[in-house]
Amino acid sequence: MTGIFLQTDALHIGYASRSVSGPLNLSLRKGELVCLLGPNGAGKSTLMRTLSGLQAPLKGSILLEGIPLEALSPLELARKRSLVLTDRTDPGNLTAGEVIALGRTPHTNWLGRLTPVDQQQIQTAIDLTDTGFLLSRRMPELSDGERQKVMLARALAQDTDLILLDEPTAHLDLPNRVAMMQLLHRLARTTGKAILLSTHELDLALQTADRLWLITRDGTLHAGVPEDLVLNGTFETAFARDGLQFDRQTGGFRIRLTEEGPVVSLAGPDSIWLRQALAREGYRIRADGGYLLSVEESGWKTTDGQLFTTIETLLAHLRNQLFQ
Ligand SMILES: Nc1ncnc2c1ncn2[C@@H]1O[C@H](COP(=O)(O)OP(=O)(O)OP(=O)(O)O)[C@@H](O)[C@H]1O
Repeated sequence: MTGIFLQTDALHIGYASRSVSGPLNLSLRKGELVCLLGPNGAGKSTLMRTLSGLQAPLKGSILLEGIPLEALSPLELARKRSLVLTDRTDPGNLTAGEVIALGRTPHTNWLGRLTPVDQQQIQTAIDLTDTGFLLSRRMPELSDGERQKVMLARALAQDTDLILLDEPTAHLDLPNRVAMMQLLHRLARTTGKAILLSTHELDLALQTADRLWLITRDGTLHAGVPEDLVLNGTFETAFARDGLQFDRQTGGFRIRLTEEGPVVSLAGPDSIWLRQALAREGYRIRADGGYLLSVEESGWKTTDGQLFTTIETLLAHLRNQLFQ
């Protein structure tokens, strides 16, 4: 990894009426994908807007390659950082192709003519985001997910060293969410861009981010490699709530449904799907004691020796046995 592209020094973010977070001493390196996470209202959008120059800091400074953000002209800024704001842009009635080409505006000459280099950049952005089939469609006619991909393509066509994206996966289906995160991760690695995105996709962020910036409800920002933030409990503390339990083994959250139902213990290999079904039905799963269920290769065996091959029939049997 090369040097630091973006740095903040004692940065305080927020509004005249309220401070949201600070002091923040953050750095974003070239070639690095950082995911900004935090519960609703923690300050993710406020931080994204402040780092992108759309909102003034309350205090402190932001440096891009050592230059204070406010010292850069709008054109200089547009050559250094691109911005993808998911729901807050109105691209008018332009076609997707025209919107993507607009990404080159900071680089074109005063006539606004696209050179072969501009054309090549645009084509690369289209190929990377798989938006070729949308080029002639008008923006208002696109689905939310399609529009989101076009806005990413525009940012890629802008070809800046820093890309900031506010919830870029918000409207995408699961395969497209995964594809977008993989693309951004690959881009950071192969082109040396510094990429910061805010997201509510905790599991995807855990798997793809080089580092996390995790804002907790009190405005504290924890930065680190995802696995360190999981292992030291920061991740869990930031998101755990009543009824929600973080599973450090799988990196996922599980809904905690009951503290009162009949106790069931499991013998044999662990089965996450059986646990989930039992928890939903209101059973408490313990290491031993209570009603014993054996997990076999061919199904699930109850204490009375019956074998069930579907969870549905097993649950029906348990209901009769344990909830009478
Ligand atoms: N224009 C504003 N004036 C005053 N306070 C604001 C303004 N916009 C947002 N806030 C407050 O700042 C805090 C941070 O808001 P922000 O939108 O940055 O959170 P977020 O982490 O992006 O939330 P979400 O996940 O819900 O999008 C919230 O308490 C919010 O109510």
